[in-house]
Amino acid sequence: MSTELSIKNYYTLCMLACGTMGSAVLSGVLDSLSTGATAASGIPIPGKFVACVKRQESADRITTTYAGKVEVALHQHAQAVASADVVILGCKPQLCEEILSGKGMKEALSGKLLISVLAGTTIKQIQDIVGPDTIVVRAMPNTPCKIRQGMTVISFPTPASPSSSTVSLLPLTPAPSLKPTIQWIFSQIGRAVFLEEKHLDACTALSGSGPAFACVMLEAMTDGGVMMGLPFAVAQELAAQTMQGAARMVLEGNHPAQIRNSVSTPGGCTIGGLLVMEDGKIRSTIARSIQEATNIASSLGNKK
Ligand SMILES: NC(=O)C1=CN([C@@H]2O[C@H](COP(=O)(O)OP(=O)(O)OC[C@H]3O[C@@H](n4cnc5c(N)ncnc54)[C@H](OP(=O)(O)O)[C@@H]3O)[C@@H](O)[C@H]2O)C=CC1
Ligand SMILES: O=C(O)[C@@H]1CCC=N1
Repeated sequence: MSTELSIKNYYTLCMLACGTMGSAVLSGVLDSLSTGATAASGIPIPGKFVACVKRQESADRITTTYAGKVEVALHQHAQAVASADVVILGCKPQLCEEILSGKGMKEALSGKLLISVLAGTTIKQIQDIVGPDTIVVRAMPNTPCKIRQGMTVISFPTPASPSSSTVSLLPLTPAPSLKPTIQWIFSQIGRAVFLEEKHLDACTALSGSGPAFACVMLEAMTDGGVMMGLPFAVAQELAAQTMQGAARMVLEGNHPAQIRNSVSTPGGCTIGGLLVMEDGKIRSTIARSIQEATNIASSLGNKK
């Protein structure tokens, strides 16, 4: 087997388990293609899509949602994987082993690129199931990928140092040319960064779970507005747009402390509200939530 895996243009992308996260990635990529996204300087892009699910109702949902642009496989998932060039694994971590060791799956995955979005499941755990002939990469996207406002962190396997006795068992190492191919997928649906795998549990908590944490803050701000007499829909719009605006200012290079200061008039209402937040230990509560979620994420790959 060559150590260079080359992906052809208009390749087939298979979503092996296509639930919330798989559909978010699929929707974002399809939307980007329908709005004219093309490959830059020879980076291959997907041209055909297959989605594997378990239940008929999920198959029907995918057929209806994507209006025939996605082929659905309810059974014979190995066959669907065999027809693909790149596979995104999107099942719950506890189903990983069952799905990847299904009949014919190892052979179907041989010589393919497998991108796992599973929380807490290491490249090594997956590589041990699929064997050395599959290139395994991890990605941690989040649900805003669905509207192409996602955040994805991608980790490549660390190259193993070959020793003469084990060289034939070493997994395929991703060729540098695969990076742009993977980056293309996730940068179509938001921001994408590469980080070492040791950081992925923290990223799972911060950006993977993050939309849930952000929505608690958003709901709480909305509640406050409603309490003070604003109609719910108005309060929610104000909260969401304000969070988006502040976040965009940070992404454009402003420091959050500077934004906070510039809003806080001496003796004004903002500093009054901020002190109540500090009394409620909001910072340590949120930071500790990320800590707890990271710890839980790190154990998800070991659950059966
Ligand atoms: N949800 C999120 O925000 C994020 C999730 N993740 C990770 O993504 C992964 C999936 O999570 P999520 O999308 O929320 O989960 P879902 O439950 O929404 O999706 C799981 C999918 O797996 C399918 N499935 C179940 N059994 C099989 C099988 N035997 N063969 C093929 N497909 C099967 C289900 O099919 P069916 O629909 O027919 O039941 C379903 O479509 C998890 O590992 C999670 O850690 C990562 C980042 C964020
Ligand atoms: O809660 C979970 O386990 C998954 C991983 C990141 C977001 N949702």
